[in-house]
Amino acid sequence: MQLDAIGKDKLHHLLRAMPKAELHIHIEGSLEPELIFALAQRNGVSLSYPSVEALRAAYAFTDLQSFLDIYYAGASVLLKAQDFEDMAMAYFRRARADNVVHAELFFDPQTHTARGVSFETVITGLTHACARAQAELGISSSLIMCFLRHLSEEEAFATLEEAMPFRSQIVGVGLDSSERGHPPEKFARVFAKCRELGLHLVAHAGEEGPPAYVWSALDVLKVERIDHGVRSVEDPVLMQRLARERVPLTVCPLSNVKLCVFKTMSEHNLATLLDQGLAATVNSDDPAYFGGYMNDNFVATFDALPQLTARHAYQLAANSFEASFVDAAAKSAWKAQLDQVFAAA
Ligand code: HPA
Ligand SMILES: [Zn+2]
Repeated sequence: MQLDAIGKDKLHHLLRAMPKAELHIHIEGSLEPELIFALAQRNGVSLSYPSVEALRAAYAFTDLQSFLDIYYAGASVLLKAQDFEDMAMAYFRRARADNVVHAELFFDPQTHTARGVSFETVITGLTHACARAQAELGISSSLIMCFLRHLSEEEAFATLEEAMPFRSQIVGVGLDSSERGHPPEKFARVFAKCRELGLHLVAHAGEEGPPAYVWSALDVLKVERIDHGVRSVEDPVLMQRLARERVPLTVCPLSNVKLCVFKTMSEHNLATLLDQGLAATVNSDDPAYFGGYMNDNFVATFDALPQLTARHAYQLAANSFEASFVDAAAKSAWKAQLDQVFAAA
């Protein structure tokens, strides 16, 4: 099959229909304004926005921090296990519609424990949703606990301690929140401890922060995947290493444009990353805030970057399975499904 010659309509069909894994989704970032208002009412939480429309109108971000301020405020309506379950089920239904067959969900326990919501409440709700996603929607999933990098390493250690009774419910740990001024090496010891515990390791790096943060995420934290990593293109030696070692990058195109990492989608470097041999994937990051779920990200990126063809679409889906934290049998089953969809095109 000549994948580079496939026309636009068929390409759109393939982008939507192909099975894919989502590896970079903050579950708190899937909280749609309508659900924020419904949960606020259910829980008697008062919001500083008068309506769904007013809240949505505030989603005009200038950088990562301007987004995080609103994102943490939105999460304040989550109080009970049922709230976390409802939030995650709403995400899984959207993911199913986009032919996501596997999702690895980030969650931010410190955003909730700081408000007096217990770790157990958070993990109970999310774990229930993951079980229901498999039973009701056929989506497999796992949970990655993120440490907030604007807080101290000591606080990260305390969070890890709280997580220990639920170790079996967590596949790995990540690092998110305000990147600039909070380099990966700030968390060297807590990541070393997580590594000893057999947890998978990932970290946000090179979203707003410099390539040096990608180097230290790899060499100091010893992460297996880089979340975002788009600023790696500024460092050719780093690019060679990422390509040689096939380090997965979980790229989030709509997020990058909304947070002004790129001025427009046509300036996005996804095609460069792929063409230089990096194991890039496409993900939604915080879909309720950035204007779209998985397929919206794929379609917006391919529409803006004409050099991306069906060959890249196939590569992105294959990369998402290869980069996931599942066993080889699951990876090859999804890869076979992917091959089927492309063979039928
Ligand atoms: O894109 C992000 N970057 C850093 N922290 C985050 N927390 C939610 N989304 C993000
Ligand atoms: Zn993110």
